[in-house]
Amino acid sequence: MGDFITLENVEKVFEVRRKTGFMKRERREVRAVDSLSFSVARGEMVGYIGPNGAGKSTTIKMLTGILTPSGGRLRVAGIDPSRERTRLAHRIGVVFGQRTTLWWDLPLLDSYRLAHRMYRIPEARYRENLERCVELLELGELLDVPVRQLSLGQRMRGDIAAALLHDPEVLYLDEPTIGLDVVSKAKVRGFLKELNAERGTTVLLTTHDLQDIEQLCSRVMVIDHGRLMYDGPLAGLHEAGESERTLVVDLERELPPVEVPSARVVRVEGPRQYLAFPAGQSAAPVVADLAARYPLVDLSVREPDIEAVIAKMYAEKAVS
Ligand SMILES: Nc1ncnc2c1ncn2[C@@H]1O[C@H](COP(=O)(O)OP(=O)(O)OP(=O)(O)O)[C@@H](O)[C@H]1O
Repeated sequence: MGDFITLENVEKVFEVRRKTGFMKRERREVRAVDSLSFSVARGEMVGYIGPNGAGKSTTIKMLTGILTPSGGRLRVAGIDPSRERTRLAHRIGVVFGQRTTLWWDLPLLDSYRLAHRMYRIPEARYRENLERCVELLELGELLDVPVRQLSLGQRMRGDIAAALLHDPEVLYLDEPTIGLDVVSKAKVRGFLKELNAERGTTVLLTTHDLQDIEQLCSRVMVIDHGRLMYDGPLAGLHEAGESERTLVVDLERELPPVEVPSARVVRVEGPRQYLAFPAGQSAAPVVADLAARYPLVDLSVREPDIEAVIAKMYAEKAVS
């Protein structure tokens, strides 16, 4: 087995020029990735998260060979991506949620045929993989539809299939569920789970949706300002960030802030009140206490979003 992806003190520095006046330009360095070290074993499913501009895409681009690191050592399946990009391309799959690799004006199937030829996938293997993707991602009805006519969720499933036809050993996913409805999200997540369980595909997943990580990844890495801030299980991240979930309570009428143990009111909007409680704790006792003492109409629980967890974690680090 062993490590499949390794980074040792990897750096990426961009030089940006900014116009500061007539004929005047200022040169500035942006350290997008800073002394980054981690490794991922074959078959692992890892969440790679962080705020906007943290360096996630830059890392993924270096892992695919699109960008060359400014320093450090990086290997994927024993290959140096920027030196042997084409050889590596046969072993990796990439899906960018915000962009498509499919041919916009052609029916979906034509993009797959092109991938078949481009990657020189043996006929039997291509057919088998296509059949499997079509079945599990429910693409049957869509194969003859031009990509531009597909909905976002359909297009995303189409893109995932395209990335998998050549049997990659590792799949990089950048925001694979962005903008998808609940049903499409569930389909994509279910498929990825199965892919990992059945084929042992290594998955590196970038997302702003905590539920993607919760449902798919046993390990999460948090990056901020190009540096690794956390590497461990998701539950540990909640503890590190002391994140909170929010219980949204609709009462029968406007009341003063409710009082229950282990939760505190953070906002009141007419008959609606928002209660914060630790994310690691069950909502059940808070709900039971409320129901016993107050006239409830409706309840819902909101998960903390990753940005908030990280922001809190970061603020605490800065203070300590
Ligand atoms: N080609 C480039 N030239 C100059 N600066 C760049 C370039 N690409 C990225 N950067 C800068 O590097 C930093 C990291 O960007 P990156 O796109 O990796 O972040 P990210 O974590 O993927 O963010 P997001 O969640 O917004 O996609 C940012 O400050 C960005 O402005």
